[in-house]
Amino acid sequence: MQNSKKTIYIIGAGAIGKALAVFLTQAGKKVVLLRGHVHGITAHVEHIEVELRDGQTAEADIAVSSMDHYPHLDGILVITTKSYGNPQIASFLKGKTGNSPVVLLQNGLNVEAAFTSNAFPEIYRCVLFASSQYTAELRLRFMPASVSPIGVVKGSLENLAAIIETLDNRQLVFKVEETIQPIIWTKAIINSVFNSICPLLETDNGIFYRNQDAQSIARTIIDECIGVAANEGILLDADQVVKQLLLISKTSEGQLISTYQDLLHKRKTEIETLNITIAAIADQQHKKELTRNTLLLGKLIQLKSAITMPA
Ligand SMILES: NC(=O)C1=CN([C@@H]2O[C@H](COP(=O)(O)OP(=O)(O)OC[C@H]3O[C@@H](n4cnc5c(N)ncnc54)[C@H](OP(=O)(O)O)[C@@H]3O)[C@@H](O)[C@H]2O)C=CC1
Ligand SMILES: CC(C)(CO)C(=O)C(=O)O
Repeated sequence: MQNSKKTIYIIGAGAIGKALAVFLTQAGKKVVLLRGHVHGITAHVEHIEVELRDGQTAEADIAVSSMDHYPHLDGILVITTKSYGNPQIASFLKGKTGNSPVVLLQNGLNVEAAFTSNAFPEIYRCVLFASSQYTAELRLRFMPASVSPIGVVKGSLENLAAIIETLDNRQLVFKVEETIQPIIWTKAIINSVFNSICPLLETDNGIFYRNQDAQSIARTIIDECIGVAANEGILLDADQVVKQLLLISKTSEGQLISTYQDLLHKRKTEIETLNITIAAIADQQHKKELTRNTLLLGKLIQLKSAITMPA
């Protein structure tokens, strides 16, 4: 089947999954939105609206269902769930997806592990440079910062180019990235800053762009984390990482980082794949002292989460 005719199964009906479903439907693609952690729902249509930066609204009717309705999924699988759901999703989908490629649109380090260890034939990793937030149950506000690169975890650049053509839309723009690991690390470091500091200060993403003191704490975390990345053979420039952080801060001013949204809604956060994982990697490198502040911020988020979550 030609890639452009393939069904795109978006798994995870959250802020990113719903916005992408609208953009792809508007671009004329065949889209099914599948719930990430809910099974047995009645297939139905939802009218979803997305507020865009220019004051326009993108909207579409989206077919919503759950994975258990599909004994076989043949198409492109785009995973937009929270990454801690990956082990359950990978084991549920194992053996049901044939040669369908899996594209992960998630934050964090090593989030693809559940799919690689379950031998999915093609796995691609997207680093999202966009922000999406609910403003009502079926309404979102979407703000792109820049193009979102996708790289190969397992597969080929040729197949990736065809996948990106299928995912082509005007709002959430993707590009092929030959060397994705430095970008995955850069974004994980940026998220380790945003996803800890913003919820602790109970403020929006614009804080680093607005406030010099917040920016200087961000720099401390970035310096720590790029030391860990360097020990893994990933060489990053701290000034460049700060520049990207400030661009995201400016372009998503007013938006709340996903971890802050999770805490407000008493949901589990993804901090384990950010500060906590980077600190664990430093520990494996016998360089625990490198991530003292990064780990402390991660632990404060874990504590805030434990205090706010219902027992
Ligand atoms: N929102 C944003 O601005 C950005 C988000 N990201 C990343 O994109 C990914 C999706 O984020 P976002 O859409 O904001 O998240 P949301 O919390 O809005 O939605 C995530 C979806 O994950 C699913 N989910 C939650 N818990 C589990 C679980 N235990 N098992 C399986 N699935 C689960 C749910 O799917 P369902 O309801 O269908 O069951 C939920 O709707 C995350 O990795 C996030 O870090 C990256 C950049 C920006
Ligand atoms: C930093 C940001 C806004 C960039 O996409 C993000 O990753 C998030 O909201 O989770």
